[in-house]
Amino acid sequence: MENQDEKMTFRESWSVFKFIAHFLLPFKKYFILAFVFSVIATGLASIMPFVLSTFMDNYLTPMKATDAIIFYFAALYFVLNVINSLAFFFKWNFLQNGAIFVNQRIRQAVYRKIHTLGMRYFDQKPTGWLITRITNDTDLFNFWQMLFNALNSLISIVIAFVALFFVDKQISLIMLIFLPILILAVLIYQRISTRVYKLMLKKRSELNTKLNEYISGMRIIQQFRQEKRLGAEFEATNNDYFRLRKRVIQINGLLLSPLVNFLLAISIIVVLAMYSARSMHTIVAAGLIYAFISNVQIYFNPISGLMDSLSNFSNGMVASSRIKQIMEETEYAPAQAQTAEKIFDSSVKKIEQGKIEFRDVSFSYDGKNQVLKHISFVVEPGETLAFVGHTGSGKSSIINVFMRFYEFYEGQVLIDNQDIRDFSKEELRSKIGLVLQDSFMFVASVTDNIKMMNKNISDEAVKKAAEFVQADSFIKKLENGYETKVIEAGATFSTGERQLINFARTIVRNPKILLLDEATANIDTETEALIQSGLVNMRQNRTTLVIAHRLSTIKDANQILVLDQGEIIERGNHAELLAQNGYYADMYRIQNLQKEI
Ligand SMILES: Nc1ncnc2c1ncn2[C@@H]1O[C@H](COP(=O)(O)OP(=O)(O)OP(=O)(O)O)[C@@H](O)[C@H]1O
Repeated sequence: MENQDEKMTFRESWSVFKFIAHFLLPFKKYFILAFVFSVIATGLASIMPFVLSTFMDNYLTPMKATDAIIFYFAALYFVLNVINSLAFFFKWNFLQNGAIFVNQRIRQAVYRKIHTLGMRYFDQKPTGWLITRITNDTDLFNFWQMLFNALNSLISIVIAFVALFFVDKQISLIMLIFLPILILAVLIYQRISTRVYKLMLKKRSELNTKLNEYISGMRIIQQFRQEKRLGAEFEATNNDYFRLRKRVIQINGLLLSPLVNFLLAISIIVVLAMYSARSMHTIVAAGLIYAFISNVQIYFNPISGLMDSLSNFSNGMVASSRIKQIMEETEYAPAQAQTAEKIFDSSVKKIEQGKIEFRDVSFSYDGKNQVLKHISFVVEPGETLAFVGHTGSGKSSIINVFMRFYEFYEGQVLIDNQDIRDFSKEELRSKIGLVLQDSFMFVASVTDNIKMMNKNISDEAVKKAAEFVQADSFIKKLENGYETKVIEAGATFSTGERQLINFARTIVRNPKILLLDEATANIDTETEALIQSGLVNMRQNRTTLVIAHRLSTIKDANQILVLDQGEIIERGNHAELLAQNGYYADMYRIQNLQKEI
């Protein structure tokens, strides 16, 4: 959305152009071939009227057309037509292929780039905005066609003018007068249409952002009966979009063809008037007038194409500059040591024990508000540490920092006494299992959701993992067992079932460290019991950090840290904290009271 209404400076345009060239150049072969075929097609279109005019003036009018001559001209016209059609086909084919290759490449590049960006970037950008960039903007990035059309139009004008000049120098020079008028029309059109078009693109992006929000937040919308209000909001944006589209259509309808056709009609009148004036003194061949007027049409026709490509050109520049912005974004995911090529390389750090240490870690999401303040703790291999505290006290932020979703700038995070940044991303992801409150499921079978498309994991291992976390009993009861298809984000599974599948997904990778965000949602007692025993199994021999919402589930934790506004205010095991009779003891009493009620 940014920059959309601003005018690009020449320097900006030039740098955007260089950025585009980087994507176009690998496919220049298509461009050149399309151009060659286009010149052939236009050249032939320009010559064909002369074949007819020669026939008309030299044979038809003087009544010299024999069967052989008719056949010869018919055959010649036919062959030229076939070649012209073939050239047109090849031009179109090379052009379209080149365009889709370029689009595919840029879309891939943007998608890859997005994966390198950190959570801070995604916190700021609405999903719909990003989707618009990857889908619509990469389509608008059709510079290929714009450039081609512009060049092609210019060549057509030149070829047609040469043909006119060849027929009649004097009248062709008069035709030149129309050129500045046409250029002026092009410029006026471009000015008006670009402004409206940009507004239309902005509305489309807004529409996508809103749609994305509505669909992902449908549950809340229905729960709070927001359908009417949001419906009206969506309608208003949609209506704005509709009005702007209509205006674009009106401007194109009014200015594109009618203006060019109007000038074409005037020029034909001028041509006919001049030939009429000449016919007073000398004989004017009708065929020649036909050939001349045909070429006048070829001379004018590309102008509307040129107008179109020029307006698309500036829209393409805006879209490209937004894509360029994404490609140049530096809000990267936190850096990790690179994965070494060789597994036996001794410099590649491995997580062996699973000891975790935070040394005086402070952290902020936005560089202003400190969300974690001087956090220090050590978790020995195989031990469990639980975080408790108010909502917003910083529990999830510790997990975010440890998972390297966000970069921290103060203190040290260590695994097995090594700085966390010294491990490769792959090592961290494979040795740390993260189980969030509500796990996302993909459109695939239950087995594939547990494997997460990792082909190295066997079906046998999937089953074992599911049995281990107590997920097996409910999966077996599904219509197609492990092969049951999961639809849209696992909407047909209960929260508890999704969590059990998530446990299996985590455990099948046999992580050394577990990060658990305990579910707060109400789960039926039977599933709850399954989840609790699944959790006990998972925690065996694994270092575990758990965000606890129900204190009853962490009584056996080796350490419990109580957080308040990003600070550790109490620490100890369950018995020690109760003995301290502080915040934790209060929380425990309240929760017990609630249970009794
Ligand atoms: N992505 C983010 N960008 C900016 N601020 C954030 C972000 N995520 C969380 N915060 C802020 O950081 C603070 C700590 O949030 P955090 O999610 O760590 O709390 P929590 O203890 O896990 O809460 P809960 O129990 O509700 O999950 C809160 O004030 C929250 O508003």
